Amino acid sequence: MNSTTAMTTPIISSLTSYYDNLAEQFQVIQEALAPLNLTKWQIVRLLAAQVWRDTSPLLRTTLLVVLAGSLLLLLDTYVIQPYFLSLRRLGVPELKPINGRHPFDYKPMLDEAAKKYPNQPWFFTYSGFELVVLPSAYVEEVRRLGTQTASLVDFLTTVQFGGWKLIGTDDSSSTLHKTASTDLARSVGPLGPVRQQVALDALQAAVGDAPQWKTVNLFWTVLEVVAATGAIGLVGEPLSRDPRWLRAVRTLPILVGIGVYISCFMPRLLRPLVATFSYAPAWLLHKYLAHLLRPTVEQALKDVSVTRKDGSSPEKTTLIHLLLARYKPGELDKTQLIKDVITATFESTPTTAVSLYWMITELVLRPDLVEDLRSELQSVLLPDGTLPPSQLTELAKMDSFMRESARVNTFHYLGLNRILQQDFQFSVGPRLPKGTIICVDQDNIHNSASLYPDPEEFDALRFYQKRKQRGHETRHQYASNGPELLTWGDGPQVCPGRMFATNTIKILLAQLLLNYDLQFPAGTYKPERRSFPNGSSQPDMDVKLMLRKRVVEEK
Ligand code: HEM
Repeated sequence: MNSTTAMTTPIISSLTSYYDNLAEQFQVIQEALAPLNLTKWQIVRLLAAQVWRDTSPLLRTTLLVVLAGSLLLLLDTYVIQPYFLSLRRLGVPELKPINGRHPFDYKPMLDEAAKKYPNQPWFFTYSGFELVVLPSAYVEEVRRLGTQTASLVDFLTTVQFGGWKLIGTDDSSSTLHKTASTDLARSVGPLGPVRQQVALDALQAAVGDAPQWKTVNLFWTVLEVVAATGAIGLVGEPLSRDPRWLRAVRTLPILVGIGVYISCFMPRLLRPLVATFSYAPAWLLHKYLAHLLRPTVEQALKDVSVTRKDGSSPEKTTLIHLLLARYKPGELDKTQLIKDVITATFESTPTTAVSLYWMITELVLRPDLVEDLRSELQSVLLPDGTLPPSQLTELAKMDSFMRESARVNTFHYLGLNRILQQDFQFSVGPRLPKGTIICVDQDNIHNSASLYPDPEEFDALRFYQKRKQRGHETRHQYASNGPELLTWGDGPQVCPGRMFATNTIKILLAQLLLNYDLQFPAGTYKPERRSFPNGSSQPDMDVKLMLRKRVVEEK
């Protein structure tokens, strides 16, 4: 007898004996009351009344609450939601994830919608929320919308974080956005040499010496090196080398992911209650990160108050210092600063790691490309073997490969997620009420044959060739945003960290290619793309990668 059978047998036998007992009582009552000529239904009611009288008040209250709650849930699911709240009442058509496919794999549903409703918004239900999807052709209309009309942060708070204001900027958001997209982007050049060293150290720590092939877990290794290489630019030393900080940074997205998973299976009415518990570990970790960050922030506040004799301040380029220099008078608040730094850290770590994860899986399959990228790297290295302290735009082939990887391994199937802050009329479909969740079919943009000839083909130098056209020299870069590739979102709420992320990935790819040979264990192929409940890319966390330290012969 296996352990499951051993566990279920006592449960089944106790249920059977309970049923036998009840049936026996029912029969006794039936016989006793036979002269009264009662119907079966009347006997059941008598029996129920007897059971009710014998039940303790606490159990009675519990039963009533459970019964009322279940009725309310049924009413909400089958009457209130579909007939009074659903977008169906506005005539927006609904699609369901395709049968037989994983419920979070929205690709087949998006392909069906592209044929069925190419010029009409439609909706699908995810986690009790209805998401209106605008077809790819309407991307221009969505990307233009500002935060006052359609908010990304409201979407993240409501849909992604179960109502917790964990992550995400609020009214003072513009400071983090401005700082990350300008000052932090500019800092990547001067920070380059130290970030290269940190990246190399992080790889060494994660992989070890590896004179022979060494097998590591691809996802966790990538997450580890991305967290370390990002931290030096976001919080600076010594915190960026503190194992407690790095561990907490790596764990936060995992805990948020658990919160998303648990709450997405709950009915709409229960979600706020369940979210209170399911996101609680992430909230606690957020508090812990704030606790670890506080001394660094306090030190930075002291640093900025130091003025040298010549009137200048000490040169500091971490995000903390850059934010301090940007806050408007009266805006500087330690809590806000801590929140902004954790937001940037959270937004940057899993996104950068997952993007790099896919790039590595593409590289491992293409030894010729690896050699091509190595030659390009050799051509820009300084005499001491380091990369130049620049934005690394010199690495045009690598940049093209990164953009193609982002196109093919799309991070999100659905882009430009927003919640309408006021009633809004697009050029198609009905007027949508305030509070409607909207997004764009991003997958069919990334796979559009008119934008990308042979879209199913991985053409690493696709964008490198495009940039050779006159007038296109500075376009089609990995960090470029625009409606033809929504890796970074677009419009006024576009990702402000794209230059920083691009630089992090280039540094890490360079260190990997220059210092290691890469291969998959025998029999491993490119991992399948899996999806989070919101349709964003969830890497296969079991995939292994083999690395071996390269021995480069001196010429
Ligand atoms: C490869 C890495 C990254 C990817 C793929 C990525 C992608 C995105 C996307 C798609 C959005 C939504 C934009 C929209 O809907 O228009 C976004 C928002 C954002 N990203 Fe990134 N991002 C990356 C790295 C970073 C980094 C390194 C930072 C910070 C240094 C950052 C900070 C933010 C912030 C602050 C927001 C706005 C959301 C909020 O305020 O909470 N991201 N990102």
